[in-house]
Amino acid sequence: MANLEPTSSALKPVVWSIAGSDSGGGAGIQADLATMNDLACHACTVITTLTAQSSVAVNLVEPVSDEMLLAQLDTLLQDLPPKAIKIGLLANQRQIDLLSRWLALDLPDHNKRNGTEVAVILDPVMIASCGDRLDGDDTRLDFTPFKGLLTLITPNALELGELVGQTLTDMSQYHQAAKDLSLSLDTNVLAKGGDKGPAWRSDLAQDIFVCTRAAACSEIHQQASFLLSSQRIASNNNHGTGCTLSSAIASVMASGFVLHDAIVVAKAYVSAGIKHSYRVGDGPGPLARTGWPKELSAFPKISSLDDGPSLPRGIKFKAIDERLGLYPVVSELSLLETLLRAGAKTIQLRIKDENDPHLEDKIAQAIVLGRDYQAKVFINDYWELALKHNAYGVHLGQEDLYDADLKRIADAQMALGISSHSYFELLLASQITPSYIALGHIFPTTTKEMPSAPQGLMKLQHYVDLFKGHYPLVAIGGINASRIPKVKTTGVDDIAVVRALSESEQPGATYRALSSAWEQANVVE
Ligand SMILES: Cc1ncc(COP(=O)(O)OP(=O)(O)O)c(N)n1
Ligand SMILES: Cc1ncsc1CCOP(=O)(O)O
Ligand SMILES: [Mg+2]
Repeated sequence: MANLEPTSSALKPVVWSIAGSDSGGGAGIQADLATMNDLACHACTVITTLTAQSSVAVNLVEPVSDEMLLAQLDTLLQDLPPKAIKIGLLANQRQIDLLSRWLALDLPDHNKRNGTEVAVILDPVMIASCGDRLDGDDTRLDFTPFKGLLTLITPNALELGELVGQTLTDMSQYHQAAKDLSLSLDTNVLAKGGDKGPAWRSDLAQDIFVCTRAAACSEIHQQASFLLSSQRIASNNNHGTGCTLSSAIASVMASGFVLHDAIVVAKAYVSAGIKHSYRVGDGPGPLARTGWPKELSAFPKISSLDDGPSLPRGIKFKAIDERLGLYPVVSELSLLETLLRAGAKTIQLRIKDENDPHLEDKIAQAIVLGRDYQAKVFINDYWELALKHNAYGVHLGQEDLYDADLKRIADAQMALGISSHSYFELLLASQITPSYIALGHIFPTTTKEMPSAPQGLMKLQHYVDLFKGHYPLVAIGGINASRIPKVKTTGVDDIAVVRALSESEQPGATYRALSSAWEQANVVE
């Protein structure tokens, strides 16, 4: 065989759709292929079932043979192993048993040999949008063989009711059922509310996300339930909505994003798809394919469904009316003063030793120095001391937000910067309307142990595309002189650095050099 050079398309993440064919082209395998390709993945298909289907009826459902199902799985695994798998229609119990056994034995064996991990998203399809059943009429399918094998299951209200054997009439029952399902299948659950129509909220399409465990994600956003609310779009064109959502989640995870991000991006993708949907037959039409979502208004609002403190909305923090510039984050007062003397106009005091006997003194002095040099001094973590000494601003991490009195900070006219490590955290941060949002860590760092993986420039670019102009955006983590040009091309407003200055023998001179490199680098390379 010819030794082919890799092409750029060879770098596309491979995503599989294990699902049924919809001859009408709006749902199933056809919707999945369109979605995965639209989201810059390479789609492979494992067809479980043929359906003779249009936008108004399902006239015949014919499962493929066991041999054909397994042959497709094994053939693909040899040459086109997946980064993520979406599972849709399984026509009978036999298919569930075969596939779950394959997921339990063959896939892990492959993953172990190749050092890979595969996200598996199950959309438990039971009924087509025209109302006809797809999974056989007699006995209900038992999905328990998938216990422990899934990353996420995405039932709609009707499917969730069937899976837990209850009729679900209100949100609290719905949440409880999602938690029960999560426990019984040992997986994360996205319980979709769109098919409830306006019964719950006429203006919103609301889903419940029960997270039990997610890789590379901060602890506070695990073992938690969230309500994800999007504007309900008045349209009957909902054919293939669930297929599109689950295949979008698989595609976004295959592209390296954490589960929480895949869910919010996929939800925005579906909203845009419904907004631009079209009609072809007499029944509900299919969704449009509108590419990677870049409109902030398409993304859901996130709120917590757990007891305990929640994040306030609608308070406004001081708006920063000029660029932050190169933003040093320092732990020593002497370095802070050196950098102010070198011209830093924004700087942060970040002392991680809370038992430092001179903590309050240092904070007070940093704030006075800021005033002397007419610079914006942010205090990391210690919001009460920052308030007491009237600092320009406070920087808080996502977990810090729940302990801080954000209203007092806003009332004191102080600026607030918030850390973020994902789309999900960016959305949470933006709901608080802070003065700036930090995006990190972009490159590997030794300054701090991080639960998340380095974001890299591709993700930074996506975040900037979505949030630029809404908030000042600051990239942080592993940024040094050699990385400045690439970071600048993303269009991020400014950068924050720790070691690039703290490890320099001449931090004042290094500050000036880095600052002018940042100002002079081109946004477009
Ligand atoms: C500008 C900037 N970005 C991010 C951080 C990190 O803040 P946080 O997540 O609270 O972590 P700690 O710094 O407290 O360890 C920051 N300090 N500054
Ligand atoms: C505090 C913090 N938050 C995200 S990355 C980071 C440390 C960045 O340090 P460095 O610039 O030395 O990589
Ligand atoms: Mg902090």
